[in-house]
Amino acid sequence: MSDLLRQANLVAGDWIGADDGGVIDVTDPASGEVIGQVPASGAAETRRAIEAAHAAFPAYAAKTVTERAALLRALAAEITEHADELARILTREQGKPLAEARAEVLSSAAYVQWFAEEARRARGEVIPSPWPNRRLMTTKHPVGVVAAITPWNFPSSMLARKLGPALAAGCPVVVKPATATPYSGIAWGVLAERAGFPPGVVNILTGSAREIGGEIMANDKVRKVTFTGSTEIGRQLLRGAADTVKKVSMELGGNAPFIVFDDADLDRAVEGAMIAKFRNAGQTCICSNRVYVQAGIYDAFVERLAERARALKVAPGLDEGAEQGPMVDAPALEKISELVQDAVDKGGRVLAGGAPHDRGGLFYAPTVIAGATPEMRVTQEEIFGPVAPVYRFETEDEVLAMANDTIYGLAAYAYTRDLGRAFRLQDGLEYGLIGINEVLIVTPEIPFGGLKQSGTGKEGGWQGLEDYLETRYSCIGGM
Ligand SMILES: NC(=O)c1ccc[n+]([C@@H]2O[C@H](COP(=O)([O-])OP(=O)(O)OC[C@H]3O[C@@H](n4cnc5c(N)ncnc54)[C@H](O)[C@@H]3O)[C@@H](O)[C@H]2O)c1
Ligand SMILES: O=C[C@H](O)CS(=O)(=O)O
Repeated sequence: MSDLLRQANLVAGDWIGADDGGVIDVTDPASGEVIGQVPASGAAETRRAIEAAHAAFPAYAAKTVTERAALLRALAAEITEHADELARILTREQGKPLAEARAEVLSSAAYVQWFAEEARRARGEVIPSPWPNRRLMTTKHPVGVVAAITPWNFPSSMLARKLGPALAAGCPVVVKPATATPYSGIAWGVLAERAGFPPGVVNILTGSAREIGGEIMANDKVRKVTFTGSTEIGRQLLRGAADTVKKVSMELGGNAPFIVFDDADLDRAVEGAMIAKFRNAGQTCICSNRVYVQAGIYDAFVERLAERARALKVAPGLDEGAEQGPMVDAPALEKISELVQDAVDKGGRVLAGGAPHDRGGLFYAPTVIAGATPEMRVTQEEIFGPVAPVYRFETEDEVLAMANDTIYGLAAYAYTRDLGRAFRLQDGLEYGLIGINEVLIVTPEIPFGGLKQSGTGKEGGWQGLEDYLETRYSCIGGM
């Protein structure tokens, strides 16, 4: 077994089990096999982790930006050096194809490298004084102990987008990875130690989300919570943060429209739809959830999309050439089946898939449904699975109104060769991330984050570091 596959939590520089010895099974969603156990830690272990982070904060914050940047570069190097091992761990616990897992791990290293560089750009300012003999200035300071709670669908890169800026800013971190995919986060603890981060700066806890989360939200020593997950849980944490006025970053659910106009490059649009829909078996926050196709190109598009969906290789992620893995667990598979049945009951026509895959287990067949309508559950609910409902539209105004008719505002995509329309969509689509003729649009250089009920805060870009810093103003007189 890989040394990175630890069955322990990292608290104050020690690898520990749960105080009561409790453990949680971790299963491989492709086979249902138990691949290991992790501690079922709770409030007491969480309190110790927060105390350790709090104790480590002054010395870590006192490190120079070049010292912190060097530690982050060392961590990025460790991740890159162990990319294959980390990818296999990720695929075993989450199920995605190995190629996608490796891409996620390398993206994680890129985010850490980005924030190693950003660490040296946290600048205050001198403000021109309206009064004589006074100097007005701002300075930047780390917010303090950060709690990071991450989802199961990208267990490595979602952590990178939190650990990177937090450690760059000078903040120690208490991490709670998703219960279904704990090993990627634990492996980060091993690599952070090897990179040289002092004890207590990086703490990794697994166990009851409610117990660990409860301590995190109630403990005043935690000054910021950065959460990636569902909008429902995000709402709960936002309410909890109010009691101790914590800073928050919320990366929440999505419901991305994917719009194809008559003038689009059809090949490019079909290719983009395949990636935007079926990456990670549709289990990404920025997956296209609703596919809107203009009437003139509708029949050609749905046929081409269905043909491509039927051809996808559905297999365990470690299999050579696997293109779509399993759903993460049985409830997820159940929900997908319910959403498809609802669409069919409301008049949808299944052109590809439409049922669990012949492989059985947690595999669902890549699905394309024509004749989708606003009354279907898939229109307002985050599908989070390999199902593409395709809606027909006539005009630009009509599709813009439909595209924006959701509580979410994370990602949106459109295919058109009309430049004026592209600018109108850039202004008209109420989404934090917009791809025009492109779907692979995420990189460390950009501010990733949603509008409306898809969250608050940005991860990546120069904005990413700001969320972990506080600005203090000083006025110096008597000169
Ligand atoms: N916006 C983004 O960047 C982004 C990225 C990835 C996933 N997501 C969203 O995440 C969701 C899928 O991930 P998920 O199923 O892990 O989401 P989830 O909300 O069920 O869980 C997310 C994390 O929160 C923890 N959690 C659950 N209840 C908690 C509580 N009461 N207190 C503290 N922690 C708690 C879970 O254990 C997990 O670690 C989807 O909605 C997806 O859109 C968003
Ligand atoms: O699930 C959400 C992730 O943010 C997808 S991506 O890594 O940004 O493409």
